Amino acid sequence: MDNDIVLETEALSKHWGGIKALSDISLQFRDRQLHGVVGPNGAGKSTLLNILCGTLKPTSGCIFHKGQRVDTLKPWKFVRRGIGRSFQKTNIYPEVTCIENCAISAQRKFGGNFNLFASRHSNQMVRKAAEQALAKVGLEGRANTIAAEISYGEQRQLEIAMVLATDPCILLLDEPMAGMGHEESLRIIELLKELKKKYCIVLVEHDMEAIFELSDQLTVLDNGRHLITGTVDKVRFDSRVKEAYLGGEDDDAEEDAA
Ligand SMILES: Nc1ncnc2c1ncn2[C@@H]1O[C@H](COP(=O)(O)OP(=O)(O)OP(=O)(O)O)[C@@H](O)[C@H]1O
Repeated sequence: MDNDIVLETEALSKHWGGIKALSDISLQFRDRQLHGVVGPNGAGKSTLLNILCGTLKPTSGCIFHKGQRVDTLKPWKFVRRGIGRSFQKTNIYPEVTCIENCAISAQRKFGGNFNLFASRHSNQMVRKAAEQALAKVGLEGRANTIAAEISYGEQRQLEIAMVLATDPCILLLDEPMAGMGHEESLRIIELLKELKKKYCIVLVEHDMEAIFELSDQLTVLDNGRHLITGTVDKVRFDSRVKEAYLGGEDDDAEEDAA
């Protein structure tokens, strides 16, 4: 077995009635690699992430984490196994501080009683994980700032910190650069370059410049189907990929120009 493979899907499908959000998707995600997932709107990218983190059950097919089948497990067991996920829309708790946001996340991994705020400061593990997560994304200076008061870009960084606070080995990131300005995107790109040295990252992102720069492997989905997986150079010049994105417009334009 290839020991670098930490997460694997086998013939994964998700159907809602007649809608085939995913059909027969078999992918392998490797440790310390960033695996980009792209595709036109409705291609099935978010559905894939939702299944990989256990919040959505596949209609058929399997997921293996480090060789063990996990798709039948409850979502919280995915978190316990180190499979962490961020969301397309900012998912922070705006009314509490940044460190408290991370502590709430860490609690999901390290457990504890349900009286979260009373137990927070006495829970060394949670506190340490929260501090370390904030430091990893460069927000340690914002620990005691209310989350609603930091910039939008910082809120997206905080969201990544909240995933890191669960002590993951796999990061599933859904459009972490959505809605960001150029400078803010660059900050996230640099952050992800650092993080991929330590984690397996599955990144869904519409910012193609970012995805090309970051991806070790790149998968293109189209209409729920797997189109291609390979290096950025292999994928970006593939004619099927151009077709999926441009629907043949490129060829027409070339013909018009001729
Ligand atoms: N809960 C649901 N019930 C029914 N259909 C759904 C549901 N969630 C997603 N779909 C459909 O499944 C397909 C894939 O959706 P998904 O959100 O995974 O695509 P996506 O690639 O993430 O799109 P986008 O880039 O626009 O976010 C779409 O046709 C969508 O309408």
